[in-house]
Amino acid sequence: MGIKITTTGHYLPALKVSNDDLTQYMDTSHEWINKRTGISSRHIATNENTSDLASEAAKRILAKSGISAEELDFIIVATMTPDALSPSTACIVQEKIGASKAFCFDISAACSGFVYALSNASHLMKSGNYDKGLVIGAETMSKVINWQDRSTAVLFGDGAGGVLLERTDSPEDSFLAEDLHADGSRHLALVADHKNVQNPFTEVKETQSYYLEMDGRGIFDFAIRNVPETINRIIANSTLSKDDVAWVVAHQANKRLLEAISKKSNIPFEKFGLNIADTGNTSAASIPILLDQMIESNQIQAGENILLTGFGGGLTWGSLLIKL
Ligand SMILES: O=C(O)C1CCN(c2ccc(-c3cc(CO)ccc3Cl)cn2)CC1
Repeated sequence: MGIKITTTGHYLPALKVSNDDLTQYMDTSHEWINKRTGISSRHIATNENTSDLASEAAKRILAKSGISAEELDFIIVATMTPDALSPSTACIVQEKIGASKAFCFDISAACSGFVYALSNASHLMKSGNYDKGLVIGAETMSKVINWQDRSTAVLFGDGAGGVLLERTDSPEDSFLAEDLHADGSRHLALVADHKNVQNPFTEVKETQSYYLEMDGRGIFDFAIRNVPETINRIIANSTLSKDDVAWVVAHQANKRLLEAISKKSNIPFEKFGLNIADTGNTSAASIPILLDQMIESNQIQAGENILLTGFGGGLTWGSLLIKL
């Protein structure tokens, strides 16, 4: 009885904001943004929160799969921009889609969140206790960005994507290998919505910055070093060779970075899925959005070996080798 990724889906908010649109709000240019990042536009939520984006992606996955929400055993949402500290965004999604049987929780691993969540879901399924589960990556990065800070405001976008896991009668399994890591010693490299303890018993502290703060150079250099390592390690720990990997579906943080990772990992750039031009960096949502777009456009074919790799705040990074 194999655990298969049977269905994918994604959702992007209707509003598309181009680089030129941003020049109305900050001192930047399409040329600077596009040359340095590969981004041309991004989708920005105006009247939807993370749970709304996640629910729309979930509804699209269920509609494609033909299974009903009531059949779901669990819902996991990977996000660094939850609607609230409590309840989890996954619980709000449960209510919005009517998955009354599902247990629900969020995973916080920034841009590695979807890979962390999908790994955890595969082990839940391998326990034998569950037959159907949704894993969603969803972000409203636009609510944690400082729109006065052009160094970060131009990089991020909003969106959601996900997959349905099902136990099938075939012995074939979608999960071939995994490789997950974190380096908490560098947790300050990317911080969003940090909250100090403040109560009648604490001395008054200066007001905290709510906005996303990022050591861009530091994260960029970390990714160039650590992502090729996880790609090489996961392939070495599998029965596959690099030639057996049909596609690399990597976190869409920066096009120049992906070109550098392609060179260092000796995997042709043609094998790297790429949609950052139209989405920007959607953190935990980037991998499932791209995965669904590549399947829907028939770039990815059934039976191919796909390498998913995420990296970002925490610092966290990790890869999964899957067969669809
Ligand atoms: O001046 C330039 O060229 C700038 C230099 C800084 N840049 C960066 C820096 C870091 C990231 C990034 C972010 C995350 C969080 O999801 C994860 C992984 C990465 Cl590598 C993306 N862009 C943009 C171009």
